[in-house]
Amino acid sequence: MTTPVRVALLGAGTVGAAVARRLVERADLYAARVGSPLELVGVAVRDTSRVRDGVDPALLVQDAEALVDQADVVVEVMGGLDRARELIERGIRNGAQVVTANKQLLAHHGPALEALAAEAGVGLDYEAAVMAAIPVVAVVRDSLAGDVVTSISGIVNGSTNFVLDLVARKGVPFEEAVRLAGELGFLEADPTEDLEGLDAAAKIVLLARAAWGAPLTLADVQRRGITGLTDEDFRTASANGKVIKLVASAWTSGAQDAPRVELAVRPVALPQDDPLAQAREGSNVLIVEAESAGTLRLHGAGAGGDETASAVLGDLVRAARRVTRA
Ligand SMILES: NC(=O)C1=CN([C@@H]2O[C@H](COP(=O)(O)OP(=O)(O)OC[C@H]3O[C@@H](n4cnc5c(N)ncnc54)[C@H](OP(=O)(O)O)[C@@H]3O)[C@@H](O)[C@H]2O)C=CC1
Ligand SMILES: N[C@@H](CC=O)C(=O)O
Repeated sequence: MTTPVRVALLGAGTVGAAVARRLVERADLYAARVGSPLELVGVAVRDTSRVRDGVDPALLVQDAEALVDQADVVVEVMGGLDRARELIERGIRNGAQVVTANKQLLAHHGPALEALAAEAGVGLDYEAAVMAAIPVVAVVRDSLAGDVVTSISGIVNGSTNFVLDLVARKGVPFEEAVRLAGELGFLEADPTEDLEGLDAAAKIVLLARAAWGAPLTLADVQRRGITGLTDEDFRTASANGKVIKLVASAWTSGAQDAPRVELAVRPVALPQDDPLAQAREGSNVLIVEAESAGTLRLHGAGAGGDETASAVLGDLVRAARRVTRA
């Protein structure tokens, strides 16, 4: 076997702990797929004294800089903006490949980070940042690179879908449904990002950038979350045979050679048989319309530790292959 690929994991919460566990359980599988073993050299957290199920306590460190400096691949699943950005930039400047699930960081600083990565000749992969387990970034950016995407719409936030679904179908009180979404690891560290539509806004920005290459920011999104919904809204929707979903949309308008991209996140009352209304609990659905491909529909788990780890680990395997082939 060749030299191990050294992996630094930043974060051991819902997603990071799942990634760490799978790296142990599937060590042989990943070694075969990469052509070299993946060596988890450490896991940066804030509190090294806390036991994390399935994560070797000896790997937990607070000195994230020292950890990043040892890595061939940096996997950032800690969330937040400034600290995550510093550490990712450090990794890139060191020549490490970077994998991140951090959609807010990418929505705010993605173009600058991608430019830095391109300059350093390393990859910056982020499939897990948009719709967790569902491979949508690769589909929109790469698989459809020979087509013309005309619109994207979907349920792109798992926790709000879980809340809306439980309220509508099971009569669970709104606050109780939010609490349950937190217990399942669906909510962001700051749940208002989910409930006010900021998480969905970041995801639609990333998808629209991937589809149209346009310099879009969070400020371009017309955004409304679900906290303003009332019992009356749910009763009216139900009486009319509808279901309320938080829908994220991106579409083009204006001249074909210089299209303007419009972005929105808002609660919409959909007919029960609408494809977006089919998303249950923490699942997500994305509908992509493209000139030649027609209508594509992607459906699956939009949040959760193991589900998100699936996408992170896919990016990690790809990043590690780049290391071994360099
Ligand atoms: N949960 C999900 O379903 C999904 C999450 N994501 C994204 O993945 C990322 C992680 O999410 P999730 O696992 O849910 O978050 P958690 O809050 O569960 O975990 C965050 C982890 O990062 C560590 N951490 C946070 N800040 C620092 C810091 N300044 N220095 C060192 N360690 C730090 C925490 O340490 P400690 O444990 O000691 O507090 C914790 O281990 C976020 O960007 C999120 O948006 C993406 C898709 C789905
Ligand atoms: N908080 C997010 C987690 C996955 O991205 C969500 O609810 O979708």
